[in-house]
Amino acid sequence: MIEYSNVSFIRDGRKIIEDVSFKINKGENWAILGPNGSGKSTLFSMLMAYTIASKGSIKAFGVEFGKGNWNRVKDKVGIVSSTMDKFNEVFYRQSVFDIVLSGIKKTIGIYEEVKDFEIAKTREYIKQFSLEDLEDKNYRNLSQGEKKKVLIVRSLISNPEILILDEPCASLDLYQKESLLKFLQEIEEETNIIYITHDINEIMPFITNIMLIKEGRIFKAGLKENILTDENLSNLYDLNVKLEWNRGRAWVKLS
Ligand SMILES: Nc1ncnc2c1ncn2[C@@H]1O[C@H](COP(=O)(O)OP(=O)(O)OP(=O)(O)O)[C@@H](O)[C@H]1O
Repeated sequence: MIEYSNVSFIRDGRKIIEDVSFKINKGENWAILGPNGSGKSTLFSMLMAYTIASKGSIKAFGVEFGKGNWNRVKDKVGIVSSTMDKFNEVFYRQSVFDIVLSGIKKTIGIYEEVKDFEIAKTREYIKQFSLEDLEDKNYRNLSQGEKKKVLIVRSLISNPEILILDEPCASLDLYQKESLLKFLQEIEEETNIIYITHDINEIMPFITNIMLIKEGRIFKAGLKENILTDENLSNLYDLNVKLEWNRGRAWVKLS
């Protein structure tokens, strides 16, 4: 589905991403871990063409960046990240229903005539993902967790083949975080997920693969059971860590 080959991103002489190669196949859900500033968001923002690689090639859904119509790729990728916060001013004026509906149009806000089938599809998604109690509410009045859910459903309505979630649980309290994680476990069959996080305990059972990024390079990548080990995480963070597994999730202890 997605293949990066020897991708680098260099700014002001600094190698932010260096010679990164990997493949993401259909049916895989990836969690991306790495210290602050290691390049996680930059690496995946290339799929939306928010960042353009300085070297190497990126292929997705049969299109090579720079050689084919990348809009076809963007149509297949959904993203929910704090970069969307810049649209808050527009979202704040809208109801949850309209925000989900705008996901069909792939616009921030609704500027075109809305068709009956689009209203029906929005109703279906609101119902399927249990947002009925929120649908008439103004976005500005939602909790942080509810806002994230609404933006995720807004992305899902365009049937993305890949959904990038960049630290979706940041700043959520324990209840909201667990509620969002349960929600993600429920939606994971709808799409393939790329989940960028700092919290190892957010790596839910549906995550199949892990990529560890350090200083702009892939430190380790592969199946979750092979990568999420005490040794790899200790080396990634330069700390002695020990993982404890509970209900299919790993919890970190310092040792
Ligand atoms: N367009 C750009 N121009 C210059 N520097 C950039 C650009 N994009 C990213 N960077 C820098 O690249 C580094 C990696 O940033 P990035 O946001 O990808 O890291 P991250 O691993 O997602 O970090 P965090 O976990 O803290 O969110 C940072 O030092 C950032 O300032």
